This record gives sequence, structure tokens and C-alpha cells, in this order.
Amino acid sequence: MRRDYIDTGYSPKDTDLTCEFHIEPSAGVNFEEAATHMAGESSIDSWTEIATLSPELAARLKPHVFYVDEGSQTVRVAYSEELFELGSVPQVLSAVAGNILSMKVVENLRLQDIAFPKSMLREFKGPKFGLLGVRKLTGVEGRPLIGTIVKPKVGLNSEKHAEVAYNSFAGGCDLVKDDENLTDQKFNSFEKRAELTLKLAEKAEAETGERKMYICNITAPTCKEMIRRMNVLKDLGAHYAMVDIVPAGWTALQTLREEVEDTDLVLHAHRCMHSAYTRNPRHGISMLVVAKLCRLIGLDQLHIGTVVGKMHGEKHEVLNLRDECVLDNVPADESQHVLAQDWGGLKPMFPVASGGLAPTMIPDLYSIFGRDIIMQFGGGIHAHPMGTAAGATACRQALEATLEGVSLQEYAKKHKELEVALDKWLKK
Ligand SMILES: O=C(COP(=O)(O)O)[C@H](O)[C@H](O)COP(=O)(O)O
Ligand SMILES: [Mg+2]
Repeated sequence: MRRDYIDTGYSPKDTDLTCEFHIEPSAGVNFEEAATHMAGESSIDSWTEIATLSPELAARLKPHVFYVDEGSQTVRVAYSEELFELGSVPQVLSAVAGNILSMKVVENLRLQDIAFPKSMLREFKGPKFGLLGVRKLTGVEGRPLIGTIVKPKVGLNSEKHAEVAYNSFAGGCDLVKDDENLTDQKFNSFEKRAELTLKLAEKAEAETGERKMYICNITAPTCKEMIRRMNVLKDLGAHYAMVDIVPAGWTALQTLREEVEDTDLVLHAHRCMHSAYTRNPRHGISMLVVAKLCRLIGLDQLHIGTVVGKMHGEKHEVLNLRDECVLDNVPADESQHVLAQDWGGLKPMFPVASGGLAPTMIPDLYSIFGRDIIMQFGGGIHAHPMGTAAGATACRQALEATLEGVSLQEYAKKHKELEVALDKWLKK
């Protein structure tokens, strides 16, 4: 094992790719020894001194562990950009989140953040529409967008699915999307669902005078099917496509982003399965890294959590994700394990709060996220006692009340749908 990777005097170069790791060495292993093994395995080295690694090559390509804090179990490593295929997310992950997660010398190891050098940003397009593009497309300015997921997740036939979507639009939703496990099943084929639901979105637009966007899930094996589905949506005049980012995989997302360039489709990223590697705070890859890869590749909107809903995610973590989605320049925050990132002009993504939300939570969501958030309700709309359309209306009423600075209880005195929602969901 080489010993000269620990180099706390090193200042990372602008061209380096920098990572922050949480490291817990295994019993009997010293912290710096674990960091050295990790840095070597993620770049040029093996478990033993290798004769084929000349001193010259090692000097040129060796990783620099420039920050070591055993107390907080944190190290930062600067890697030469030469080590990477800069346009390939899988290659970068195979290095900095690959074998190292399996090594016996560490009890736990987590990739907390990656700061991409400009040379890597240049290899990617980033979002085509992003936050501002979605605002322009939907015509919704100055307020959060209201969306829903057709429920039940799976089981409705295409006609019923389109009807539930229509009721959601008619009641006030801006966006209606498929659930993550609905793709092309016997009871609800992709083609038929897309056609019928888009038709009813158009009808709702004509009736309400508002833009109505249907987000159809195209997740499937990439070349044979997912890209075909993307083209079906394009031909049907859709404005959106949705993809389950983790099950589909990074190469699928890179391919999709290339293929979507010549369409006018906004990409909605559902993050289901991310917790397989993001949830354990001591091991794996952080959701922050997932969000950054999505912005780099060019998804337009991404689920980031809700703080107040049903899914795991502390407020500070969710707000870090929000910042990484929307800011042009993310400042470093050591206490939060966030590295500085200048996005080099790549557009911001629209963050989505979704999972266990009810209209009664809109004041809290607004105070947490502000205007630039898509608030998405599944059960919180379709379980409304007066039905789906009333559930969507209750959300719009709760949002109006919040924007006007009026309490939901006060607003509910003159708004029946909200009154019923408060009866059902407000904790007494
Ligand atoms: O269908 C839902 C929410 O439905 P409901 O509103 O009925 O709970 C989504 O899959 C979750 O948002 C996933 O979580 P996250 O967005 O955090 O990834
Ligand atoms: Mg879902």
C-alpha cells in the first residue's frame, strides 16, 4: 500500500474532481490507513505495492487526500481530471462510488458530495427547460405549482386513469403524473393511457383557460422501448415525460437526455429506489450526489422530499437538495457536508415535494420551500371525501389562502372543499 496519498498541504486545482467521504475504519484499522486504501482503490492503486505503477505515473495520477478529520470521520479527496471519462456518469461512479464501498478495511463509507470541475460540466447539457422553462411552459408565475399522482398507483384501466386525471385538472391541478410503478401493464397500456389522458388534458385546458400538463411514465429498457415511448409522447403532442431515475440507471438517463434534445419534452425525475443507497447516513451515496448527477445530465424536475410528509428526509437535507437544484453557485457548507459547486450556467431544476402530503400542509410547505416548488399530492387529493376534483380545488384554495396570508380555517369559512379537507386532515 502506498503511503503518500494523505496530503493535507495540497490545494485542489480548478481542474480536479473533488469528493467528500464519511469513513468508519474497521476494527484495528487506523483512520488514515483506511483513507489511503479508499483513495488508492478509487483511482490508481491495488491492495499491495504494484510494480506496474511507476513512480512517474503515480506522481501524475495519485489522489490527494487534502482534508482529514478523524473526529467527524470526514475526508476530502482531490482527483486529477485525467482519471476520468468526463462525459460518463457510470465511469465516474465506478471510481468514486465503486469498489471502495465494499472494502473490508472500512466498516462504513459514504460518498457525501462530488464537486464537478468545469471540464466535466462542459461534457453535459444540463436541463433543457429547467425551472424557468417549466414556468414559461405552464404559464404559472409567482406561485408553487400544484400536481397530483393518479391513484391507485396501478390497477385503473386507461379510461378510468384519464378520467381521474381530468377530474384533477378540472379541480385545479397544473400537473398530473403517473405513479412510479405504472408503465405498460395489461390493464393500462402505455399508448392508450397516453392518448386518452392527453386528450382530456386538452379538454380541461379549454374549459379552465389554464395550461394542463400530463406527465406520462416512459420508464422501460432504454433503447428498445423507453426512447420509443418518448417518441410516442412527442408525436401525441405531449409536453412532458417521466422517468424513474434509479431503476432506469445512469446510462439510460444520459441516453434519454441526448434523445430528448430534439423534442419539446420536459423530463420529470422520480427518485424511487434512491434509498437503497442514500438512506443509511453512514454508508452508500448521498441523495445530494443523486440530485447533482440529475442536474448535470439534464433532468428538468426532481423529487427532493417534503420534510412534513411520509418520506424520510430531515429539513436541512431537503433544503440542501433544493439549493443544489436551484442555485447557480452553491456555497460550501462544511457542517452539512456540502462542497462548493459553480454550475457553470447549467440551468436550475424545478424541485418537487411529494409523498404523504395533504392540502392542510400547504402553509408549512410554503414556509419551508417558498414559491419555487412543485407541491404534489396523491392521497391528499384522491382521498378527499367529495372526490378528486374537490381534492384538487381544496389544494388551490389552501394555496390561495397561504399566498394571501389568511389562515386555512378563516379561508375555509367561504370555501367548502377546503373546509371538508380541514375536517379530514387537520390534526385536532
Ligand atoms: O406517489 C407518491 C406520493 O403519493 P402520496 O401523495 O399518496 O403519498 C410518490 O411516489 C412519492 O412522492 C415518492 O416519494 P419522494 O417524492 O420523496 O421520492
Ligand atoms: Mg408514487
